[in-house]
Parts: sequence; structure tokens; C-alpha cells
Amino acid sequence: MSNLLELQGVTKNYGAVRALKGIDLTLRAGEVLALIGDNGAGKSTLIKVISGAIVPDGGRMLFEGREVHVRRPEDARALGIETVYQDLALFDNSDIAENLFAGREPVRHILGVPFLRRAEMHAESARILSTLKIHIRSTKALVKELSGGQRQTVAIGRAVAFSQRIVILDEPTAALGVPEQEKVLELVQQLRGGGYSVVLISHNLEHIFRVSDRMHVLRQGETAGVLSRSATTPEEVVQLITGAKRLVH
Ligand SMILES: Nc1ncnc2c1ncn2[C@@H]1O[C@H](COP(=O)(O)OP(=O)(O)OP(=O)(O)O)[C@@H](O)[C@H]1O
Repeated sequence: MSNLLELQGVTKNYGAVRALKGIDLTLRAGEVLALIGDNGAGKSTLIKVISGAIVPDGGRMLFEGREVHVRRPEDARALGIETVYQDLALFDNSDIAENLFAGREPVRHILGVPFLRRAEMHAESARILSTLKIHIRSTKALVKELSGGQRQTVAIGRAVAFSQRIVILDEPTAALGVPEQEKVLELVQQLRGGGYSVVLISHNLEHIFRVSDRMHVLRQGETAGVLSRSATTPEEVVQLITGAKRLVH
């Protein structure tokens, strides 16, 4: 598999805190890469760099082998990178279709006045949900009426609707009950089947071993190891997370 995204020597400091101390990371086309590490290891900071939410202090980012400068979320979007943060950033009092299209609504101008193309939004939303095998009664349901798992799938649906290449998921199963966790894991597998590359932050090793192809372990702002799922064990991953072992020098 070829490298879709590559980070080289990425650094980020928050004052005296060295959150990223020179990270090299590769994301291949069509893989699920798990980003793993203890609290404070630098996972959120790293995905914020990739998604343009923060600008790193140093290092390079390459997309399909070309250097790119991602300084704002719009820059990441233009490359086809979408991120679902833990807070999901959904609008509770809006319906599913409005959430899927938030900020990118199709409009039609009549005598210079913009009108939302509602029917089109709902039809397209239903198509997106059905492609992702997300079963929700109606795209007119308000987000506040949905379960936690459905909210997560709507947030992922929104990312996928506009991402062409990479979806970044920040602990998508953390706040969910077991049946809903299963649905989200299935969705991650579907994304991979659909040709997306996925970066998955999770603290749940069982989930990680079920859906990821490779694992990038961070520890205190550095890479502790990069592992292929088929060539490692949960025990080894725990040793890397805790610092009992290191595979990168
Ligand atoms: N805005 C900020 N200002 C100052 N320090 C920060 C800020 N954001 C993160 N840090 C620090 O940077 C380091 C890396 O934090 P980061 O949130 O990236 O870790 P994480 O691996 O995502 O942790 P968690 O699993 O707890 O979310 C930590 O020491 C954290 O306290």
C-alpha cells in the first residue's frame, strides 16, 4: 500500500510543554491506523496538526508524496481530510439532514434570494446514511432525539459525506454502550472497505485489535513504536504505552 499521508519530524510546544517531539507518521491508502497512547501522550495534538486545527512548530507534511501546508481546517478539507472530534459538534435542535450539510447547504437563488434546497438535502442525506448502512428512521429526526450511537454515526456520516480520502475519529466508541460500539466499529470497517484511510484514536485495545491494520503508539510526545496488527499482541502494545518497551530509538 502506498503512503497517502506522511508526517516528518513534527514538533509542537505549548509553552514549556513539549507535546510532540519530532513525530514521523505514515498513513497508507485504505488502511485503518490506530493512534494509541496514555493520557497526555500527544494523540489529540497530532490529529489537530493533521486536521489544521493547530499549526505545528516544526516538521513537514506530505500528501501523496507532495509537501502540503495545512494551516487551517479548510486546508485539510481541501485535501479530503475530515475529523470527528469527541464533542461531535452537532446541532441538537437541527435535523439530521441539516447536520450532514451544516455549513455546506445546497442553495438555489430566486431573484437573488438564496433558498435552501431542502428536498435535495434530505434525499442526499438518506443516500449517505444508506450507503453507510446507518439505519435511522428519517433524515427529519432532530439530533437531540437520537441515541449516543446514532449521534456518533451522524457525525461520522457528515465527515464521510465531504471527505474524499481520510477520516479521523477521536475515541468514537468512548461514550457508547456495547451494542452501539459494535455499530461504530462496523462503520469503521465499512469506511476502510469504501477506500477511505482512517486514523482512529482509542483507548480500547480490543477495539483496536479488531479494526486496525497498523498501530502508532505515542508516549510523552514521541513515537514508542509502529506495529502491524498481525505481528503484535495486546501485551506488547501495553508495554509500549507504559514505556516498559520501545521500538523506536
Ligand atoms: N492547549 C494546551 N495548552 C497547554 N498544554 C496543552 C494543550 N493541549 C495539550 N497540552 C499538553 O500537551 C500534552 C499532550 O496532550 P494531548 O491532549 O495531545 O494528549 P492526548 O494523548 O490526546 O491525551 P488524552 O488521551 O488525555 O486526550 C499534554 O501534556 C497536555 O497537557
